[in-house]
Amino acid sequence: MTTYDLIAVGRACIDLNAVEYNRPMEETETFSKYVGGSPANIAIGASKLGLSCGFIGKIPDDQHGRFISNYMSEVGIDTSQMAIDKNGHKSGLAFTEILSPSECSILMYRDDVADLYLEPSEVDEEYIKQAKMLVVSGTGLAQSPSREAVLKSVALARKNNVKVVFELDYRPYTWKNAEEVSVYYSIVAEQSDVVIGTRDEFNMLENVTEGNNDKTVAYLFQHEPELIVIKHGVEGSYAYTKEGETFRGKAYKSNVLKTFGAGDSYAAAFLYALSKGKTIQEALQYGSASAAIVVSKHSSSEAMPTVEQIEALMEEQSN
Ligand SMILES: Nc1ncnc2c1ncn2[C@@H]1O[C@H](COP(=O)(O)OP(=O)(O)OP(=O)(O)O)[C@@H](O)[C@H]1O
Ligand SMILES: O=C(O)C[C@@H](O)[C@H](O)C(=O)CO
Repeated sequence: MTTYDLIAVGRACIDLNAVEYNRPMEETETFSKYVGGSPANIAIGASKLGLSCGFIGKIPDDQHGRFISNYMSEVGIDTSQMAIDKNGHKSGLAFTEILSPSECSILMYRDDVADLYLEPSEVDEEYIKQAKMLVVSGTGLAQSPSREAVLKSVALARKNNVKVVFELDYRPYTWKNAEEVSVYYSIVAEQSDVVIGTRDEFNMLENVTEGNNDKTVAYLFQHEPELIVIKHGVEGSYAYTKEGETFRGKAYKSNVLKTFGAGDSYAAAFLYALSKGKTIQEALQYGSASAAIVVSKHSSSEAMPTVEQIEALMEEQSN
């Protein structure tokens, strides 16, 4: 019996977003606290859209850890499989700088973070069995023991016919070198049913500087993937199926406040639409509309839209 539409595995952390935006971080004195971390954002977005969601991760045994777990529970995510770190590891912190609507950066504090200490023994087959899809984020593969925990979750999902969705989520600071990224990304991408990433992230997977979508899909369709989504920022995104179809998702117009959060909100709504039996073309529109809403707001997680807000934007910009 499936209990969860989606279980995400990986990091749940803290975002500290500049309150005084359109200025350098050096001059920013106030930050607002939100739950962050790409897979947590995706689970939060999907839960707000009405999917039943669970999360596998590790949080610190402190105020930040409790804030993360409480917020995720409040939005309806099952947090029973969020292990509590007992060895003093802390939550990752992401300070965001909003210099202008198109120039944003993230200053990360991720040394020895709790999420990368998730142990394989903390990944439970009985839990994964209850999901329709497992969403794996690339950053969880950056270091052991989280790397082995993520690989175990993928193996258990495959064994139990749970669809594996790999969100490449490449964040340079946790990796040692490009070769290592490519090795682990390839292992997981080849075993996933759906792979989602930006063009640059697929370049990291393939260990090339200038890849192209045709080559990427030709390579991955020799393996498990049935659906590959390649995002190109404001230029939109493409979805490719193993049967040879290509779909294009156009970005929606938005009153952009900042760029980050786009990818996570896109993934949440894209996966929501697929779970509800929408077509791939419609799923691209849900993802793009959701991203257009989140880039117009201050946070990534708290700003995740409802189905009504997404559909209203799709309707408003339908021509
Ligand atoms: N400025 C924007 N205005 C409207 N839509 C946008 C904008 N930027 C991105 N999007 C939408 O979000 C989708 C994903 O964006 P992008 O390719 O930048 O992903 P990403 O790099 O994973 O995002 P993130 O910045 O969160 O890491 C795009 O395909 C597009 O539909
Ligand atoms: O993924 C992170 O660790 C940072 C995020 O929480 C942040 O909100 C973001 O960059 C989303 O894309």
